[in-house]
Amino acid sequence: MITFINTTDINITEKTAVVIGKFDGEHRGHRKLFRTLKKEATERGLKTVVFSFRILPSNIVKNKHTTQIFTNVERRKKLEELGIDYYIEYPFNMDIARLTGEEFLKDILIGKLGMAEIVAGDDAAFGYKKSGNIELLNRLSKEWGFDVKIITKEKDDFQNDISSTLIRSKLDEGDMEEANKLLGGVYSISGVVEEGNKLGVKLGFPTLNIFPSSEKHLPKSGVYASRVRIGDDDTLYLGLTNVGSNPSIKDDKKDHIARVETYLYNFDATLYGREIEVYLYKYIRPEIKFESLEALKSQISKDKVEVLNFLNSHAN
Ligand SMILES: Cc1cc2nc3c(=O)[nH]c(=O)nc-3n(C[C@H](O)[C@H](O)[C@H](O)COP(=O)(O)O)c2cc1C
Ligand SMILES: Nc1ncnc2c1ncn2[C@@H]1O[C@H](COP(=O)(O)OP(=O)(O)OP(=O)(O)O)[C@@H](O)[C@H]1O
Repeated sequence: MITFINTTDINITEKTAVVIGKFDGEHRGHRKLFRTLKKEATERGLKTVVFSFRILPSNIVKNKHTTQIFTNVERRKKLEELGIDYYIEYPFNMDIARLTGEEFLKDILIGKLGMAEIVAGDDAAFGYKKSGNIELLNRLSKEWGFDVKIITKEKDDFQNDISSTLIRSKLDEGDMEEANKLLGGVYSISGVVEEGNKLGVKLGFPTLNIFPSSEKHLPKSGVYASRVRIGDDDTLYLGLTNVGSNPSIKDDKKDHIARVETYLYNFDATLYGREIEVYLYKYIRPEIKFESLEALKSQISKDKVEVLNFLNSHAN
């Protein structure tokens, strides 16, 4: 996969089939779109392009602070596995936001990406104030000579369109089963293992701490059944994960910073500096401010049994 990250300096000379969007979460709907993209490209001898933005456009246009289900780094890794030819993470600012749908098509998609076909969901909207839509695509396709392929959107069991927004709301509720169902995969958080307060060992529950970047959309704080990948290894270790800020412990250095810490069953090794990926399967309970370390320890012992039972009865 050839990538263009945060640059407008792009000149693809081959003819391409293109999809555009933020593709946050790479959910089942996005993957339906990618399958169509690859099929169309193969049939017509085109290269595939996923055109995305560096940040969520609505954060600039609507001044929002929406965080991402998967960070850009996490998303790139997932796209690598799908066999896309070109991946673009275009910069986004008000100048780009002001391009009309027509300008965006002409200057960027056709001008820079060599677009011969666009594949989109049936609600396609792009350019200033969503001036680009299916009607415009159909009109200009005849004039400018590109093809348009529109697909119906993938729905959930209640006939709602699957969307990044819907999945974020499931994460906020701690509904991992539904979030994972909509994703068509398991939500995960990756990061490098860092030192904590070293209190975990004293408690009898040594943990792997990661401190996700502020762009990451974390689920509801609390305790989760998890599995953990270490580096690129295929093995998944069983885990008990707390997402939150450890309100029972006073930590002057990293107070109030969201952290993800995981106790691994049957694993004993120091992993500081190693990259891990923590997959979350089920929310067990909220994070609690305990009055004593003994009370915290006793609760984690109960969590340990409950989570192990769950993991043993639920496959990956
Ligand atoms: C399964 C699990 C559940 C936890 N639940 C809570 C909790 O409810 N409230 C809390 O303040 N801390 C909770 N913690 C965080 C502990 O306070 C933390 O593991 C301990 O302070 C060790 O931190 P350290 O790795 O920085 O040494 C939990 C940790 C784990 C592994
Ligand atoms: N459920 C879906 N089924 C098929 N295609 C989809 C689905 N959701 C989005 N798409 C398509 O994927 C492309 C990128 O969509 P984008 O990531 O911007 O939307 P989204 O997942 O609906 O996110 P948001 O909740 O932010 O609107 C668009 O062409 C869109 O039509």
